[in-house]
Amino acid sequence: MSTDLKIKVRGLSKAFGRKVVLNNLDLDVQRGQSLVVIGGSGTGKSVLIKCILGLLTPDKGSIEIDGQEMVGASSDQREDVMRKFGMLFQGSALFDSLPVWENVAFGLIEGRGMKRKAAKEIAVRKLGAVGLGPEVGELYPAELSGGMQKRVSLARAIATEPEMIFFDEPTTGLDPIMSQVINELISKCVNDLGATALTITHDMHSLREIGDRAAMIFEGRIVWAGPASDVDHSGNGYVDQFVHGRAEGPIKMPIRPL
Ligand SMILES: Nc1ncnc2c1ncn2[C@@H]1O[C@H](COP(=O)(O)OP(=O)(O)OP(=O)(O)O)[C@@H](O)[C@H]1O
Repeated sequence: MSTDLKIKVRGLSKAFGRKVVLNNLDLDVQRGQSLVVIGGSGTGKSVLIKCILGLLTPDKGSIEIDGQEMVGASSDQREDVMRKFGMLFQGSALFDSLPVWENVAFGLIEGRGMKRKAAKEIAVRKLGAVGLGPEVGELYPAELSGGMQKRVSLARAIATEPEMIFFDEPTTGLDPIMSQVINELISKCVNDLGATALTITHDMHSLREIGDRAAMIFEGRIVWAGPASDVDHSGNGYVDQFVHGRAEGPIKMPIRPL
């Protein structure tokens, strides 16, 4: 039985034309844990998350969420599962035409059919939880800094109090202080909600701050998985090279001489 597993991925493969991105990938996400997936640019981290979210259809393999097979599931079954999810997209992905509070309340109004007034109250509370006052709720996304947009996106991700939250490069493009604010907020939100979290990042500091477990993806597979606290002494050549940012090692960059 896999009841302690929130997500169980087996033999997942995905290619675009002749380009193989995921190659027989296995991944476990334990219920209530925060798993951070690291890996170089273009190694398939976003494709993995998109397959789990059902935004991309894998060529092969199985994705179980709460023991339920998602590959080939009906759209009704999929929608039921999606309701359990919150998502912080890379680049925040806020709706420019909606004020901030409505961005945060979107899943409550559109997904849950909540009345606007009640949804706004929750949105303002969630904005408060990420350190933004009610006046920010009346602004439009274009009026916010990048760090504020990330916080709004985080408030939106937690607004429906999801069982599972996905974070796609939550600190990319932020200064070190704002990155730390976001990392702390992610840990707090995940802990307060008792949620399961799956984060993809290049940010080693973020990994150490928010991860219970870590997994490294390379050439379409998970090449190492273990406690996040082990990444600095994993004994794995790929992880070691990545963590220390070395140009030399088993990961070769396809760069030609000048
Ligand atoms: N819809 C698509 N059509 C064709 N190729 C795609 C598509 N989506 C992703 N790819 C390719 O799959 C590979 C993996 O992309 P992905 O976005 O998952 O990388 P990543 O690990 O998230 O990278 P980064 O850290 O740079 O965001 C890339 O080579 C990309 O060009």
